[in-house]
Amino acid sequence: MKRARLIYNPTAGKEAVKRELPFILETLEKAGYETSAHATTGEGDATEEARRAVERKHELVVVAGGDGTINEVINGIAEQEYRPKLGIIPAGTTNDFARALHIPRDIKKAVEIIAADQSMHLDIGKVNEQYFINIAGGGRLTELTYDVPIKLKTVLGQLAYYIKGIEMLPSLKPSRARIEYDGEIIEEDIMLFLVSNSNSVGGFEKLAPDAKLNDGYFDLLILKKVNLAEFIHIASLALRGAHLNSDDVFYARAKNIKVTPSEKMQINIDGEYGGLLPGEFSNLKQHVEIIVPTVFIEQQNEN
Ligand SMILES: Nc1ncnc2c1ncn2[C@@H]1O[C@H](COP(=O)(O)OP(=O)(O)OP(=O)(O)O)[C@@H](O)[C@H]1O
Repeated sequence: MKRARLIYNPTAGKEAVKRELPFILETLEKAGYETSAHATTGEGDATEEARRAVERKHELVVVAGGDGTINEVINGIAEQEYRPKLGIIPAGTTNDFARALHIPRDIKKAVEIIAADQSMHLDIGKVNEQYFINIAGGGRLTELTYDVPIKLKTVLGQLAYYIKGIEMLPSLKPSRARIEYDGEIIEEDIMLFLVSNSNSVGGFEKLAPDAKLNDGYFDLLILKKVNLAEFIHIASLALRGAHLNSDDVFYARAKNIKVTPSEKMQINIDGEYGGLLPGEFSNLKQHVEIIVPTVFIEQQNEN
């Protein structure tokens, strides 16, 4: 009999997974899986638990939580030869990855999609020794995501990032960086660079409008040195996906990207601190098999 392992973060979002646990387990059982569950206990636990599921050769790992928990599970399986299929139940504060896959926020609907079992092999990113699903980047601007206090984040969700971002704007400084991408080189004073895997990032759903999740390419976005007024203008363009035509934005599609800053610069991986640059970003094409809704499959095949 096929075995499914549910890995859920009991603290994610508004703790909704706990309430729906009986429904989730029952639906997976009905879909033909012998199902067991593990509640994560803290940072890194989802990675450990995903590794255990790999060792036990579970056919399916269902992750219920936010982007942080999904990222941890991906980090547990990415390096392994045997990689179980993944199902995703979005239950966090930020669910950018699930949004990019058109997986509904409603837990019951998300589980039914998993039971329907249509999957695709999707790309993930790797930088140095860590894996990411949505985005990695650097520059002072990206460092604001972990300056947001957890309490504020829980109460305000995405809005917390914007409030913090606006507070920080006057102190933004450019940094010099050398960026090599698929054999090309750009050296610039930059405000930030982003290496995007999915097209749904921090509420900006049109940031990388052409990003596809199974083509083996990242979208590389670089915001060059700008003043405050120019920055606000570009941010407003980005909200409607009109920023790529701006002279202050550099955009390219690339499989491999190497970033070497002239001064200290942190790496941000899926919204969390991920060590210091230099960094080599590589796209692992169709590396994980993920259960997705029909609408996502149609969309990927269309473009
Ligand atoms: N039992 C636990 N208690 C406290 N923290 C936990 C627990 N289990 C996991 N965590 C941590 O919570 C982090 C964030 O969780 P997750 O991404 O699932 O949801 P979230 O905090 O609601 O939303 P976000 O998507 O904004 O991160 C995880 O990366 C993990 O380190």
